[in-house]
Amino acid sequence: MVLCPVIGKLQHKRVVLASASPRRQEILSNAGLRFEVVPSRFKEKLHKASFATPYAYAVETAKQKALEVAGRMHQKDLRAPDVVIGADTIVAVGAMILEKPVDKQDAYRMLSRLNGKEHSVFTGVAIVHCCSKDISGPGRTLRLTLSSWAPRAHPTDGRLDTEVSEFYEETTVKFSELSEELLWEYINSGEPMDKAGGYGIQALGGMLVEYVHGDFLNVVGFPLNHFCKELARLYYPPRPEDLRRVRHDSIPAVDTFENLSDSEAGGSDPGQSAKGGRGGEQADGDRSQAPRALDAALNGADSRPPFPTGLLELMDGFKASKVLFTACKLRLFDVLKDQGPLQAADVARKLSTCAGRTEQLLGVCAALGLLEKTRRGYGNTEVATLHLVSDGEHSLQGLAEYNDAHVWGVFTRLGLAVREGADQTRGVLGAMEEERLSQNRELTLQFMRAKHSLSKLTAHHVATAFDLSRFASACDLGGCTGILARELAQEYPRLQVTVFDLPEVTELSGGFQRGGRQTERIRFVPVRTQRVGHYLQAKQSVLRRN
Ligand SMILES: Cc1cn([C@@H]2O[C@H](COP(=O)(O)OP(=O)(O)OP(=O)(O)O)[C@@H](O)[C@H]2O)c(=O)[nH]c1=O
Repeated sequence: MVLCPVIGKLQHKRVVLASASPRRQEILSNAGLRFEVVPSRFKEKLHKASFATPYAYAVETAKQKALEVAGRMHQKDLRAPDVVIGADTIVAVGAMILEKPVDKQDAYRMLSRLNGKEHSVFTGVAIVHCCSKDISGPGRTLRLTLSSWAPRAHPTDGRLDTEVSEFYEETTVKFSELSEELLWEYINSGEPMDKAGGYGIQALGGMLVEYVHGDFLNVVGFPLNHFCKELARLYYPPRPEDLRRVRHDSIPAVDTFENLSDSEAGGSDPGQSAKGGRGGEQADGDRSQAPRALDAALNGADSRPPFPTGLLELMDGFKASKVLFTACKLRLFDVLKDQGPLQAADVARKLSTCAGRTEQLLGVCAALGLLEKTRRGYGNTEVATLHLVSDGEHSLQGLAEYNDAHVWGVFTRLGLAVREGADQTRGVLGAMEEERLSQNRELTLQFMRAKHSLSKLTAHHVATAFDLSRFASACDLGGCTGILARELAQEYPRLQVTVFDLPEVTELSGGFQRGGRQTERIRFVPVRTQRVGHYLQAKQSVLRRN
């Protein structure tokens, strides 16, 4: 393979593409890769909210797809393929992730969200090397630079070892302003249904797109260029001198893959590179003819540091939190739920706020994925409808209010806490707060609502994280409204659960109960104390007595 020796590195390996996507198959076979197709059975239902970024979700899904196929093939033949490739493409509007639409209405919702705006397309890719005698034979060392290691099992004793390299690529796509008529015509063509975000840029969907920044094939479903760079990184680790020589302006286009030397002319064993850097003496001779900067850059050795996206998000994270808290406090999401979509001026009128500033707030909420902007105005996104509307079943409004009113203040005193060692959390959870809670019923309720809304999301996961079925009793210290207790009682039919908390909390906990048979096995025990330390001691002694 002249154009791309890195693809040639896979030539003598059994490569499996763990994907049913015809686009991925076409992209990879056009690139000269020979592979089998074994679609993954991994259900794309990872909990999106538990990922810090949309691309982390795509990468994990890609990895699970590939590992599922590797595991299944290993079980079936007792021999996994050498390499399994998994990929997952998602469309992200702010923090919201769009996958394939489930029906035409869903496609319409997605396309309306993308209409007239920029969005990101992320494809996560996982390259899984399955450990077999082919790779780790005598005298050969596996020399892969792998970004993660997922120990599985060993082939000789019926287990399977896998090494996973994973990455993602982002492309920005902007849609034109599209009429309803055009959207429906496009939906009725049937094209959106098997495509992330509800469109296919490579076909009719190309007409919706105003511009693309980044790798086009990444949008179609597979970032071929990044994949080749990743293979180069795995099979030709850069030498230190290459790293030093690389220049900022030397990032090559994809056709410079031919500058990579390949002493084996299509050889496939990464172990070969163990001797004499990337292919030994002869290869080095060839390489001296080739521009090393290009070679090194191709291997990801650009001397510029990687863009610190995560760090910048941390720098500005507090602003995003405050925007969210402010919108919740103003009941913006409630207004939009009942009366949206609304133009900015109408929102300002309904909230009695400054029109200009409200428009800015709405814009930032849209950028954060909390609102969506269409020609008809601003409306709640799914995540806002689910979690930010105050009367919703899964509302986190209480948590937002409490964090804004109390926790925010404590964190502004973090520097003081570190310098002086004083316990700044006292103001929220400690003795002072305890006193205030006992004096102020509304404050207690606010605290309980915050804990309740969060626990509703987490309790089931906590209750099922371990198998507690051998226990007859459990207690939740500071169990507040008893959400975890309820979940435990529901999960384990013979479990008796005791919830300890402050008297003013247990007194109000009744207002949060929903009834049901499991309630009979839950008991609330008030514990009076003035200080958190004493409180915990009291709870421990109650525990010991029980
Ligand atoms: C934005 C866009 C996406 N797609 C296709 O959308 C599917 C994403 O879904 P996935 O879950 O990543 O893959 P899949 O098709 O379900 O296959 P699998 O890998 O088996 O999960 C893939 O097909 C992609 O090509 C296009 O064809 N064109 C585009 O412009």
